[in-house]
Amino acid sequence: MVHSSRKRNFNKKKGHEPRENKWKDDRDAPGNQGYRETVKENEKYWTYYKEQNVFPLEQFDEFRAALQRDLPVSFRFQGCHKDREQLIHEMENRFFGKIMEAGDAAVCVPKSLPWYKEAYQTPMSRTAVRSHPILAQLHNFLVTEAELGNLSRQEAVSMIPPLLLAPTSEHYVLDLCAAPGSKTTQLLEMIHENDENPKGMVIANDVDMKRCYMLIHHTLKRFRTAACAITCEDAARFPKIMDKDGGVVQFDRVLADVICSGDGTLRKNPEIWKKWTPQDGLGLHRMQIAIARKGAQQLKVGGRMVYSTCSMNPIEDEAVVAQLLRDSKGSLKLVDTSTLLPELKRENGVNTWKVFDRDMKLFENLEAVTEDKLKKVIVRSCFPPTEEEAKEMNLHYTMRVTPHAQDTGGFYVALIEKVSETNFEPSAANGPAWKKKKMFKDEPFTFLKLDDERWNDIRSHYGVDESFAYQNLFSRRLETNDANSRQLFFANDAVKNFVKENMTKVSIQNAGMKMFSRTEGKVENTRFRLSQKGIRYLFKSMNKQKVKIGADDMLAMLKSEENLVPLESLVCKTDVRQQQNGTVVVYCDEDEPVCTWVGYHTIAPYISKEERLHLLRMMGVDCAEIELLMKSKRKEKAAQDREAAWARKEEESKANAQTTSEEPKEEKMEEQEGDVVAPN
Ligand SMILES: C[S@@+](CC[C@H](N)C(=O)[O-])C[C@H]1O[C@@H](n2cnc3c(N)ncnc32)[C@H](O)[C@@H]1O
Repeated sequence: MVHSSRKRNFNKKKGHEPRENKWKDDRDAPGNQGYRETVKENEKYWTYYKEQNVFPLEQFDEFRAALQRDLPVSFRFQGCHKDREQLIHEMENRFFGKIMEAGDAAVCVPKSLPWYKEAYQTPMSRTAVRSHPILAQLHNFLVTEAELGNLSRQEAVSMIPPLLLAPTSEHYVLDLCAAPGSKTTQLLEMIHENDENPKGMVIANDVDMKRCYMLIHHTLKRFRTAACAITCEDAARFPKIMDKDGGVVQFDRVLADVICSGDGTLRKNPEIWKKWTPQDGLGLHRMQIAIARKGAQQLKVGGRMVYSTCSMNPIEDEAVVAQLLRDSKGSLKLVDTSTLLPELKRENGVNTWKVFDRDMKLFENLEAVTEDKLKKVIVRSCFPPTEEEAKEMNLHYTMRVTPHAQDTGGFYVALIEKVSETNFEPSAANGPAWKKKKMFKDEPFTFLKLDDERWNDIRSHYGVDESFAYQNLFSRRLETNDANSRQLFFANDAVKNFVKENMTKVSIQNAGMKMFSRTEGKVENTRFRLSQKGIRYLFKSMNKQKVKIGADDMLAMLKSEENLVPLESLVCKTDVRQQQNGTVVVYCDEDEPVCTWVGYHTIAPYISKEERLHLLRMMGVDCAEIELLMKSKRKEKAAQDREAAWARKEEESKANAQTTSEEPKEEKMEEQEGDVVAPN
């Protein structure tokens, strides 16, 4: 019997992927010892997949064995990062040779994915990292670069949908079920790939408010962009988006990476072994159709949508796509994916499948479903199309990735093109409405007006010329007390228009990025300090408060253990002193400007430790010692966070115990289902 090493299920919701891009959370790492063991068997699951014919039956043993093995770790260097090649080079040069020399089977060199060369896969486990110093160094390197958003940990198969959508910098993209956001980040990278300031945008939506916060804090914190907004809506009822001329905005690309049973994620979510039944897929089928229909409606003619799930179950996959095509009456067609990503091993989608209930009772057709309760979940669209329909639909154009083909999770993807306007009839398919919890009222967005006093202050201090769109700066305050706002954010035109025209009817949680924060100190001459994130958008329009410095000065500043570096010790002191105190941007290379804070006698880089480390790496400095120091600090912090999380949990359970019996039962259940972040 095969077991997995897991301690507890941190209250994961069905169909939710766990937090991604998290190198620090090693709990997920394969080989992690000391946790309660999971039995990796489920007879219903095996029988179900033997019957479905979604891969050749002679591969069944391989399929089963792959699912029972731990999933390798995979990570991806960010597509748009100009340092990408250099980072890959550094990783390969610094670590790969030494890992090979170690010659231990457990110490494996990460291999680039044959179908995505910037992404790597490795069976690196926590135990291996602990016992091999060179792996520990590689791990440190990956942690800091992930922290900065220069690479992200993401399951290999989850990288497929954005690759098939291939958005460009002009595209408007809607990601309907976006949290925790690994695909959102990938989409954002792609629209920034050839343009630092893309005209397009990504609207990332999730119905679950807590998961929207994850999206904001774990994803956008790492990716600096003015081209993204986050909304909290039921995707099946996503409102029409209006443009500034009163027209309806339609999207070039839509991603419907819907909620699913997650039965392709068994290798990383072992709790599924115990509870999986065919009912999991049946229960979500109608909701999945409703989300796919809404996605298709939001698409412009000629636009493309990906429908994807991390389930291999045809009821959640082909059956949903078939119903969408049926409902569209020819306005949607499948794009043949068999020639895309040629190195990716996949199975073609199928035209037939079998419908089982929770107890593995087989139903040949809808008429065989007699029980009232069952009639609600086993609906007509669960059954395969007729032969005639199948000929029109081309379900074989869709793809299913099986775990044993390339040592990944299981996944399904359909690429759909809108060929003419959809005119869906109202349908019973629209699963139940998501019960929205009462949350805080969304904060308003107030954009700066001409002659805003704050802008005059910023413009004269930084010498900003007319190339900068100051009208795209905004605060999250009501207009009446906007003048007191502490922070100013920046959005590109697309996001600005989306926010302005739709903020009263769409629940917009976040837009653009923070650019200025107000300060109350004594040394500065403007109240607004520029953030490192903001430089990308402001640098070229700035004519004051920026100084070109030599590499020695830059190195001295970045390497200094003290945050405040005496100006006297730097060659650039005269040039820096000619600037006003406060934010001064220094640069050796125009592409890597660094925000600093200049006082009367000192200068301090105003960037994170990880950012410093990254810049040093890019300047060719060996950072092994600094990495080690940061690692021990991270460990200390992780221990503190863990304690705080447990204390919070205890408080919560005390509070729950005190909840009165008058509280509606459903509400309580929703609370319990909330995403509890696993303490590190
Ligand atoms: C499979 S996960 C999405 C993973 C995500 N695309 C990524 O790559 O990180 C499904 C997400 O759908 C969300 N969800 C579930 N029902 C939804 C609905 N009706 N509308 C919008 N989002 C929904 C869940 O909260 C969950 O975050």
